[in-house]
Amino acid sequence: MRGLTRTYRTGRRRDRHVVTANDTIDLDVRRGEIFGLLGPNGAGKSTLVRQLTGLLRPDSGSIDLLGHDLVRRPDVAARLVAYLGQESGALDELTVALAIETTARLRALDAHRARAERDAVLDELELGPIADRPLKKLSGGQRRLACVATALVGDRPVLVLDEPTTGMDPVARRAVWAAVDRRRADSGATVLLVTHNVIEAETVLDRVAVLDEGRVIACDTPGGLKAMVGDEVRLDLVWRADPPMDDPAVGMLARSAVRTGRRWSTRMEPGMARELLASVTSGPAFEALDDFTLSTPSLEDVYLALGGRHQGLVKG
Ligand SMILES: Nc1ncnc2c1ncn2[C@@H]1O[C@H](COP(=O)(O)OP(=O)(O)OP(=O)(O)O)[C@@H](O)[C@H]1O
Repeated sequence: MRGLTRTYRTGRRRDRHVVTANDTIDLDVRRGEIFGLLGPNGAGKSTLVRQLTGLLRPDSGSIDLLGHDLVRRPDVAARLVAYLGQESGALDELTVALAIETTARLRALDAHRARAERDAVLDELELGPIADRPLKKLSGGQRRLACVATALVGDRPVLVLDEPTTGMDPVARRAVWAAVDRRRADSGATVLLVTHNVIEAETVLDRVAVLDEGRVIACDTPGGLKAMVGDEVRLDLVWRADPPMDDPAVGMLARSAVRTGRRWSTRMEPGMARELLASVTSGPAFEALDDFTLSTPSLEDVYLALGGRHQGLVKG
């Protein structure tokens, strides 16, 4: 995509204002790669993927999808892209098995193949036990998994998945990532993934673009992005009780840490981190400490180091 710009107009008359959701975005996603879009709420990720699925028209710019001009022919996306949006909507009344089979039929599979693919994906995602239940009567995570299953049938060359694993337990998440990876390995599918889960993103993505306020602020492999943060490490302390602020190490950390509930997170150079951790764990502060970790930077640190507005990428 080149120069992709999309605005929304909201409000009426005097209150009317324009939100620039995507601002001259240039990105190349290679065939067969698992490409991630990462960014805080409202960064413009869903707006971007909805244009790539032909559901939303850009104000300006171009999109080339496997050689097709998607701005001129948005209908082409319906044949090439399997899109998993944030909501299940239209499928809610159907049972899991029927939702999958119907999607397969809509993707032009004959009845026999649609049933075979349905059974294979039910098995692959371990959905057998809930196959006969309507989507609307499932838990959030189960419903999401069923929707992923519908996205996977029909062998589409491009999968666009908007936060596919939201609400899922770890077993279901692993099954999803394994299934996505299999599509890429077996049929060379290209996968575009919107995610807030930085830990998952690091393990599954080939490359990732970080979006902030409608713009791409970085694009590289997860390793390449992390190298941008330099050799800083991250020190996380989780307190079970109020930490002793008169402890010099605690006082120093208190000034620089990002606090999330009982967790304090700080990035610093490795020698300093080791020293502070040794001091905190050998002094009186240790009694108040529940857990501590010293780790290499995550993609979340990358985002913060790049100057993103928000405190983190993970949804609250
Ligand atoms: N239909 C709409 N009408 C008006 N403004 C919109 C509309 N959809 C999105 N926006 C605005 O456009 C911006 C980008 O929204 P978008 O949904 O693309 O972000 P996102 O990165 O997908 O966010 P999230 O992580 O919360 O899903 C936000 O400021 C949002 O409020």
